[in-house]
Order: sequence, then structure tokens, then C-alpha cells
Amino acid sequence: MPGPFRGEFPIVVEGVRNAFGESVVHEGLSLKVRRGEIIGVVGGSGTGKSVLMRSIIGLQVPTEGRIEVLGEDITAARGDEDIDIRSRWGVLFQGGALFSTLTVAENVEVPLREFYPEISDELRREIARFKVVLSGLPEDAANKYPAELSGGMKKRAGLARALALDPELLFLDEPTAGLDPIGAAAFDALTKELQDTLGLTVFLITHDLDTLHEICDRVAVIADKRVIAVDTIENLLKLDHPWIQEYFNGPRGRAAHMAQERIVRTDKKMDKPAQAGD
Ligand SMILES: Nc1ncnc2c1ncn2[C@@H]1O[C@H](COP(=O)(O)OP(=O)(O)OP(=O)(O)O)[C@@H](O)[C@H]1O
Repeated sequence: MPGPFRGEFPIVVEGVRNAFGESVVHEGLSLKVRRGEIIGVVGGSGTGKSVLMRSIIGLQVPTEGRIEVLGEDITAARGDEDIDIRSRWGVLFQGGALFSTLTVAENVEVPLREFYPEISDELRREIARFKVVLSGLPEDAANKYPAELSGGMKKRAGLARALALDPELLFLDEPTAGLDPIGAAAFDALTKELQDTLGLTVFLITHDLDTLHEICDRVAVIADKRVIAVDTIENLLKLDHPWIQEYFNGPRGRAAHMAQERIVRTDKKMDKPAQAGD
């Protein structure tokens, strides 16, 4: 079992082409994700954000290009070696993708059973319960079925399963879609906390401007079949690409930006020692 990845870029995508029949989704797409960062991935609907994620985790084989994950060539990986890498990432798919006939805890146990069949039933149950709580669910949620959970709780249950194997990489596909603003903000805070405390690298597909402003270290923009820019939002705003300007500088983008500035100002004020007249 290799130790944790210590290189600078746990995900390296180089010159990838993905096509379905005549329809080319990616052409010459490259992206490097830094270790320990939360990278937001944005782009219009159908630009291939999910296809990119699926390529990185080996579910979609590109017709051209190379993808390295945690130092392993995923586009060439076969057999046991492939499985070895798979145990080092966790994925929260759109909608949670929970098994409806299993309880939350049993869902979390699925990857544990697959990758560590030698673990005793008792220990496996204990680990599952720990992950449920780590994901911010009440302990009693462990015995509930997905149908008994709210949308936000389902996402957290999916997250608990993604964290089952103590991954180094966490993939989140639109985690706040369908959540109310309070639920979305809470999920963002949890993602940030997990990145900080567990040292995770997070690949986060989202349309949520608040999430991008709030927790992403950098944002990768997909347009014209490739990643056209990867940078902080502040630097992306300096580019004059029409989609980037419309997305970040449109009415919703500006509102999210102003909200973020208000939060930063309030935080600074609270950090300041109290003075007479404050
Ligand atoms: N298995 C597949 N077979 C055929 N076409 C596919 C397949 N998977 C994805 N596509 C196509 O690839 C394109 C990109 O899809 P993808 O789901 O990655 O977009 P996205 O950027 O994640 O979109 P959204 O923001 O709407 O979720 C779409 O045109 C989609 O129809």
C-alpha cells in the first residue's frame, strides 16, 4: 500500500479528448489540480464537467490524452493497480447515488466491504457510524433509509460514503444543487472544514456562485471544449472572455461577490479588539 501522495499535483490532465459519436465534448483539455486545494469547476450546461470528472476517476476512457491521478497513469491503469487508486478517492455523485434498499450506515459500509473485506463486522459498523457523524448527520440517521432523509441529509449521507476509505481526493458533483441557501452554506462550511482538517484535495463541480466565492481556492472554467482558465475569481474577473464576464460579472455573480466582501469585512471587524464606540 503506497503512502499518501506528496507531489504538487495529485490530478494532471493533459490534452484530453472525449467524444460520443460525432459529438466532441473535450478537445485538448488540460488541467492541473494542486494538492490540498479546493478547485471549483464551472462551465455552461453540457460543457462536460461531469464527463471530465468521470474521466479522472476512470469511468470514461478519453480517446486521446493522458490523466495522472496521485502519480498513477489512470488512462493506462488496468487490474489490481487500478483498484488500488480507486480506494484513495471518494466521490459524491449528483443526487447522492445512494442504494435505496440499504440504510445510511450500510451504504457507507459498501466501499469498506469492497476494499477491506478482512475488517470485522463490528469495526466496519463503527467506522461507518463515525463517518456518518463526521458528515454532520445525527447519529440516529445511520439507521434510516435514503427515502426517510431530506435532500440535504442525503447529500451528507453520500458524503459519508465518499469519506468511508479516508480518501486523499474528494470529488463533489454539484453538492449544493437543490439545497436551500442555509443548507447549501452549511454544506460549504463542512467541505471547507474537511479540507482543512483532513488535508483533502477537493474537485468540486458547481454552478453555485456562493460556493465558488466562499470556499474555492481556484476555479477552472470549461468552455470551447477545454479549460480556458484556472485561477482565483479575482484574477478570472480580469479576463475578457464573454462567458467568464457574463458568469462572474452578471447580476448573480456581482451579488455573490458583494455578499462575500460583506462577510470578509464583518470578519475583519470581529477580529479587531473591541474599542470604545464600536
Ligand atoms: N454516456 C454518454 N453518452 C453520450 N453522450 C454523453 C454521455 N455522457 C455525457 N454525454 C454528453 O456529453 C456532454 C457533456 O455532459 P456533462 O454531463 O459532462 O455536462 P455538464 O457540464 O456536467 O452539464 P450540467 O452542468 O448540465 O450537469 C453532454 O452533451 C452530454 O449529453
